[in-house]
Amino acid sequence: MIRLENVTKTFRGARVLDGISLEIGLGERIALIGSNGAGKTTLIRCLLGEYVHDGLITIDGLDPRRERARVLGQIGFVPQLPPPLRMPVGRLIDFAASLCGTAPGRIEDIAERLGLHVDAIRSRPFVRLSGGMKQKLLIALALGRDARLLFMDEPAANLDPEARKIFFELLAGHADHAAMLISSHRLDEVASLVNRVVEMDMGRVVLDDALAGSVELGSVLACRIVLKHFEPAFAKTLDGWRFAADAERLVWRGAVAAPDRLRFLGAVARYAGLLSHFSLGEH
Ligand SMILES: Nc1ncnc2c1ncn2[C@@H]1O[C@H](COP(=O)(O)OP(=O)(O)OP(=O)(O)O)[C@@H](O)[C@H]1O
Repeated sequence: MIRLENVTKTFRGARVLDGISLEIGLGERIALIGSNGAGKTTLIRCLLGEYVHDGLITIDGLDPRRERARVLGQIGFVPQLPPPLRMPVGRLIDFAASLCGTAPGRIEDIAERLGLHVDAIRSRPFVRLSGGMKQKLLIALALGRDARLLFMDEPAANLDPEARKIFFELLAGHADHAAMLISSHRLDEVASLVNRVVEMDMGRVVLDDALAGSVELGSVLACRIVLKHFEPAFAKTLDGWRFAADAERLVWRGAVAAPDRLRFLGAVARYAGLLSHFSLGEH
């Protein structure tokens, strides 16, 4: 579906992509990881047809530079940095919907599911939304259409756990009939979302591996935690994950989206000394 052969990109003599060859098929969910400046965003921008480069890129046999409109018609893209658009939210949704042949209502439904109430912000310029609101709207614009390819640059970074859970469910709805490329600095942020990891360093692919034991995107794990004593900071963390406690605030129960489990375990690990019981598993 996506094919890169020996793709090289230089900016003013500096080689930013250095002979990248990759094949990506339908149903693949790839974590594109690597440190700052490794070339992840540049690679995605090449796939979007934004840069001239050496080597070959085809998406379903099409060259993204020469047949840009057709290629972009298949791609849902969530950028790392929200564009500084002054357009009011309502007009932006209508505009994006008409460009990619979808119904504005479909985009709005997804935004609502993520907890963004479009009616309340319809006339507000996009640029005036909070970071999390922008992220939710950009995700709704990318997922509210029939995209066969989803490119996402740190897509869930600004979302609260509840919105992340919905986001994973939405991705699950696209998993079988799309290929996804999810870029991140940290593998633990995206590990449970993907079934393949591609790591870049200084413009090269240094690791390309299938991930065993990848979880169902839409599944949810039940968690029960018993504390030795009450600790306000930990209670605040668990409140943030929408956990409920008993009257003494010692026994906590909640649900964790399976793709979020590493992130959750990371948050809990800081308080490991407080735990007298911890269980996390399928309902
Ligand atoms: N338009 C540009 N002009 C000049 N240099 C650029 C341009 N875009 C990116 N670069 C350079 O290319 C290198 C790779 O940048 P890129 O944004 O692709 O990395 P990245 O892996 O996405 O990093 P990050 O995780 O920090 O977003 C960096 O050294 C960057 O300075």
